[in-house]
Amino acid sequence: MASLSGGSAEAARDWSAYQFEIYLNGVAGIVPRMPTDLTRLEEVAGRWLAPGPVGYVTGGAGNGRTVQANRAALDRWQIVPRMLRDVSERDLTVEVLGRSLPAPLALGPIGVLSIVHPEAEPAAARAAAAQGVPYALSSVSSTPLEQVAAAMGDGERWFQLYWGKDREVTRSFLGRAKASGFSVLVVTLDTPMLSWRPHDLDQAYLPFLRGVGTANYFTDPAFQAGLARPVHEDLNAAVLHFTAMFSDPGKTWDDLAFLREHWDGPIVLKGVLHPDDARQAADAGMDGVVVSNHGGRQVNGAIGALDALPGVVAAVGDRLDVLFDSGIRSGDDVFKALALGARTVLLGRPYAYGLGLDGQAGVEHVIRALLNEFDLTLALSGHTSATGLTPEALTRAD
Ligand SMILES: Cc1cc2nc3c(=O)[nH]c(=O)nc-3n(C[C@H](O)[C@H](O)[C@H](O)COP(=O)(O)O)c2cc1C
Ligand SMILES: O=C(O)C(=O)c1ccccc1
Repeated sequence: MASLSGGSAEAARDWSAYQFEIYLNGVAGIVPRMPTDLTRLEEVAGRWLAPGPVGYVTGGAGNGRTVQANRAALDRWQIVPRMLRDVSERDLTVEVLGRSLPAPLALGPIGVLSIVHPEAEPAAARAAAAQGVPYALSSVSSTPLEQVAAAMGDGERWFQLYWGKDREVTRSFLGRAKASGFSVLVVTLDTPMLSWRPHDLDQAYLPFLRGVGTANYFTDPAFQAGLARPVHEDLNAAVLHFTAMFSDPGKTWDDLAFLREHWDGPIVLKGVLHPDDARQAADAGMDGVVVSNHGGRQVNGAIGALDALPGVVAAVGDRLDVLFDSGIRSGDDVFKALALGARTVLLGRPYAYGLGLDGQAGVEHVIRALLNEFDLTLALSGHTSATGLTPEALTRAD
C-alpha cells in the first residue's frame, strides 16, 4: 500500500499496483464495481443517477459541439511507441507551481457535488488526499470550505475562486481559504455568466435555485452583511443575492492586481485559450494558467482545448506553468497533454461520475485507474518519466 503521508513520501507511490490488485481480487471472485475504461462512466452514471443531475454534469453549452471538439482534438493525436529503452522503473512525479506532485494530476474544481452524492465534496476531497493528488475545491461547493479542509488531513488543497462583484466577499473567501490551509488559488475566468445550456434548460434544472452550491456564501459574514435579513429568515432573497453577485462580467485584466495583493501563494488563471491572454497572465505576475474551455460548458463552437495548448505553451511556457483540462478520460489523454507541454492535468467529469456511483471509493477508483493506465502508456511507449515527454512522442492523425 502506498504511503498516505504528504510531501516527498509521495515520490514512492506505486501507480502500477491497481492492475494487480484487480486481477488478484479476481482470484477471490471479485470484479471491479465500476468500469476500468473510464470513458464508459458517463453511460453507467446515466443509468443510475437522476436525470437532472446527470444532464447537469454531462451537458455542454449549446448543442455540444465543443464537448465533441475536446474529444476530437485528443483523438487527432496519436502516440508513436518506442522500443528497447529500459522502462523497468518509471517516475510519475512532476514539479508544478513550486511543489512536487506524485503524478501529473489534480482533481479539478466541480461545484454542487451534492447533486450526485450526499457526501459531496468532502468525499471527493478525501479520495484525493488518500491518493496524494491535490483537490481543487470550487467556490460553489455544497459544503463549506472549512469542512472540506478538515476532511482532507494533510492532503494538498487548492481553492477555486469565482470572482464575484463583492470585494469584501472575495477578501473573506481568500482569508478563509488561507486559514484552512488552501495553498494555490485557481481563478476561473471563463464563467462571468452561465452559458446557454439546453440540457438544463429543457429540464428547467439549475442546482442553485434549489439552494445547492451556496454553502461558502451563506456561511460567510461578508455575504451575510449584504442581506436585509438573515439567510434562514429569507432563503429566496439569499439565493437571489447569490445569483446576482457570484460572478462579475465587468472584470478586466487590471483587476488582477487585487488578487495578487490579497493572496500570497501561487495564482493560476483557469480558462485561458488564446496565447495573448496567456501573455497577459504572465505580465500580471500569475504563476500558472489552465488551458481549458470548461469542458465545453461555456462557449459552444470554441476551439478544442488540446488544440489551444501548443500555442499557449509556445507563448508562455517558459514564464509560468501551463496546466490543462477539458476532455481527459484516460491515461493516453494525460500522455498527450503532457507531450504537448502541459505540466499537470485537471480531471473533471470522470471523478464526478465516480463519486455519484460509489462515493469516495468511486473517486479513488477513477484516480487509480487513470494513473495506472498513464503509467502503462508511458512504459509501453518507451518513456520513463512524466516530465520528459515532448511532441516527438506523438504524430498528428490527419
Ligand atoms: C458539473 C460541473 C461543475 C463544474 N463546476 C466548476 C466550478 O465550480 N468551477 C470551475 O472552475 N470549473 C467547474 N467546472 C469545470 C471543470 O473544472 C473542468 O474545467 C471541466 O469539467 C473539464 O472538462 P471535462 O469534464 O470534460 O474533463 C465544472 C464542470 C462540471 C462538469
Ligand atoms: O456548471 C459549471 O460548469 C460551473 O462551473 C458552475 C458555475 C456556477 C455554479 C456552479 C457550477
